[in-house]
Amino acid sequence: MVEDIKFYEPEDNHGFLSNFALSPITLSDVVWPSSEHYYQAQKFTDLSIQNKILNAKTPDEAFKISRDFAEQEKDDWMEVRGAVMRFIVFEKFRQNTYFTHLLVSTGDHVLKEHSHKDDYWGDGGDGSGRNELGKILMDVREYFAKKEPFNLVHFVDSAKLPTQWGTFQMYGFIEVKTGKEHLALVYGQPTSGEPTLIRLHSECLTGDALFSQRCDCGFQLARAMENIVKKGSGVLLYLKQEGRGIGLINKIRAYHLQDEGADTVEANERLGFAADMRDYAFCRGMLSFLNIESVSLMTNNPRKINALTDNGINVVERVTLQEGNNPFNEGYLKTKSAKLGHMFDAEFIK
Ligand SMILES: Nc1nc(O)c(N)c(N[C@@H]2O[C@H](COP(=O)(O)O)[C@@H](O)[C@H]2O)n1
Ligand SMILES: [Zn+2]
Repeated sequence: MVEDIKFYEPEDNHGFLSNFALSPITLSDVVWPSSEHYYQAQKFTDLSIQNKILNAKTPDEAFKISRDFAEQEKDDWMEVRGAVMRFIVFEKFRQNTYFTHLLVSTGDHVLKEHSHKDDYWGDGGDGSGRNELGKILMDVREYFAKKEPFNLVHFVDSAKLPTQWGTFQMYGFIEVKTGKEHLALVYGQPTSGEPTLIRLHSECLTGDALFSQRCDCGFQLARAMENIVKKGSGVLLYLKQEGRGIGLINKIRAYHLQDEGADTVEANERLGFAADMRDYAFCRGMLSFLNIESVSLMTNNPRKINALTDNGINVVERVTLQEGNNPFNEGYLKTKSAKLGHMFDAEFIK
């Protein structure tokens, strides 16, 4: 059974659902600090009261000022309050996309404002209330859940990841289309407005975890994480697309064919796959969650640059990542250059 999500205080779990959560909303050049500020102000036609509420330091204060002037409430307030609430809650999420990602990630859980003080907007504390705010939130969620980038991945949870280079914050996502689990490792605080140093790293169990020298993946992963820490901030997306998207077992089959003389592209094709089956469209959802719009991309792979650009991410710069060439991956790197277009210096693959 899917459990209800109950929210109330903005600082608690799922507190972003509360109207008391700070979430600036701009309407006709006026910035309302929270949906609560806007909602309370709409009770009055008197502009001086509206302004007092607009300038209240906190949503609690906005609420209190509105109570102080209760006698001057508009006559038709009870008839229009539903529409006012629906409008401002929609705007809150339209304008604060991090919150929209969180809202959509609540999936199909019932959302309940768990308030013992309110049995109209909330559930009355004992579940007998109408939960009108919860209903509006679920309608807004349904609307955004169908829209890009919110329909690409769902954020699940986040935790610290201490590594030999530094402590990253690890975010877990589920790709909506495939159900695959992807990670974002964030180091430091990427500065908004500046390109973020990023790497899209496709899973390679053999290279990343088992020290294989058949490829360059593990070496690139280590260097990318080191580069991010040295720079002070950046993001590594760890993508569950083992074997260029054919999976681990098929990659072993491809390696077997390579042991018998095929190159990496021929091996994939003999197994009935395209040379590269990866799709990066969902990365836009992860980057949008992290509020990243422009990037310095660590890669040698032109497909990754094109994939991000095609999905609306501004690739300001490519940072080469030529690592781990050795006698076991010489042929593999040459084929990546000749057949997959990887951009290597001649020196690196000679
Ligand atoms: N299908 C397949 N055949 C090989 O011979 C391989 N070495 C791999 N490795 C996979 O390639 C991805 C990394 O490639 P990029 O450097 O990002 O272009 C990763 O998914 C490896 O598992 N796959
Ligand atoms: Zn690899």
